[in-house]
Amino acid sequence: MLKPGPVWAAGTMSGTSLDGVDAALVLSDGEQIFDFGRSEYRPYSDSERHVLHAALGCWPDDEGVDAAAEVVETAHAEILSGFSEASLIGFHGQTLAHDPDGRHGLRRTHQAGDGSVLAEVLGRPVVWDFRSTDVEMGGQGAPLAPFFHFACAKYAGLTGPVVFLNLGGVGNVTWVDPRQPGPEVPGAVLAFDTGPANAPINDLMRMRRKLDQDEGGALALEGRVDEAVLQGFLNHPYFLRMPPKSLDRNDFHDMLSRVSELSDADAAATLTACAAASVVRGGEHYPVPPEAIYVTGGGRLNAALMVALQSRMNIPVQPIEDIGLDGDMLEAQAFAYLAVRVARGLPTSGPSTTGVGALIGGGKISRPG
Ligand SMILES: Nc1ncnc2c1ncn2[C@@H]1O[C@H](COP(=O)(O)OP(=O)(O)OP(=O)(O)O)[C@@H](O)[C@H]1O
Ligand SMILES: CC(=O)N[C@H]1[C@@H]2OC[C@@H](O2)[C@@H](O)[C@@H]1O[C@H](C)C(=O)O
Repeated sequence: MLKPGPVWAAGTMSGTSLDGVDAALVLSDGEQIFDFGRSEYRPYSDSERHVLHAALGCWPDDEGVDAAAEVVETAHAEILSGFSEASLIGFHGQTLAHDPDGRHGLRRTHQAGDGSVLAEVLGRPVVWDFRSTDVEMGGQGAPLAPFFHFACAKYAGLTGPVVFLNLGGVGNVTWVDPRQPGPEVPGAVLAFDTGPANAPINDLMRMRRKLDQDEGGALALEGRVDEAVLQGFLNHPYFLRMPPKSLDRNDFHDMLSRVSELSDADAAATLTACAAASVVRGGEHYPVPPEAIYVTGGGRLNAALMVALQSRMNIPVQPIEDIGLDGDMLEAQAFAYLAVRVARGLPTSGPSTTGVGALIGGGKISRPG
């Protein structure tokens, strides 16, 4: 068992954009955040990314999964070997497939990478497979960052309800009331995935311009939003579902065909408006209006997306740096914090975050032999 008091844990995230691995240190006792430490980013090479892309949608027994797991384990072993000050590792792995509602068969979620292999290589305990138990118990298995977002709101000294918005490949929000004593208390957090965020914009840029992303949102800023496409997108049944709810990267696979008739700039503007509008639609579910929205993830660097959000909302939409947090590393930090919670036997999700029936602690702990 973990010694009492705060410990330094290193968390990692390999997100749905498949760009690379983030790793970051957090000093925590699993409840409070005492400090944030250094962080690092290790990009995937083109060939590694190709292997991961090819394995998207795969389940553990499918062909191609072993190669993807090896890429994930190798990249994580490399980046984590530099974090010798961490006594505990929180290893998220790479989500390849996520079907918590069993729409394609079994209800399940799949993060590639074996934490027991990393525990051996690193010689330290590794907490991993954070999402499976939640799904097995009837939850969505995502988002899992909300309990960490609650601790962040306390760390930042916030005093009223706010929203943390992560704009990664997929968007997700956590509505947080930091006046509550802890994240497990009813009314402290409400979380769900909002819709596609950067993934369709990236896919468009790759297909039409051979670029990885719409840098700064420059192309979208040149274009005009096609209102008919936007309205059609908002008719998707996902937006009628009550939270908790979560998405697979491929759930909105038809986004590019929706904009196929538009110019590059209009298509970028329209996909950007779709991402922003889906976040706004999500606002219907907040128990109490938030005082501000703090944006984390790569999408906060897309000016077109930030402008589209602010123009649709009457509360401040600010990058999370404005409250002293690191928008590039928040997800990696989340899995460091959650690793400490798992090691201490504290819950990592509950009815208001993943929809699981009761508070549960997910995650396996693998120790070096
Ligand atoms: N300077 C920038 N201009 C425009 N977009 C950017 C910029 N920097 C990052 N992005 C967008 O953010 C994405 C990366 O975001 P992030 O790292 O938060 O995603 P992720 O963690 O992989 O995804 P998820 O949170 O869904 O798992 C990039 O793929 C790109 O679309
Ligand atoms: C299944 C899965 O990996 N989901 C990710 C993904 O990326 C963003 C969004 O979709 C969120 O639900 C989740 O990640 C964050 C870190 C979470 O669990 O809170």
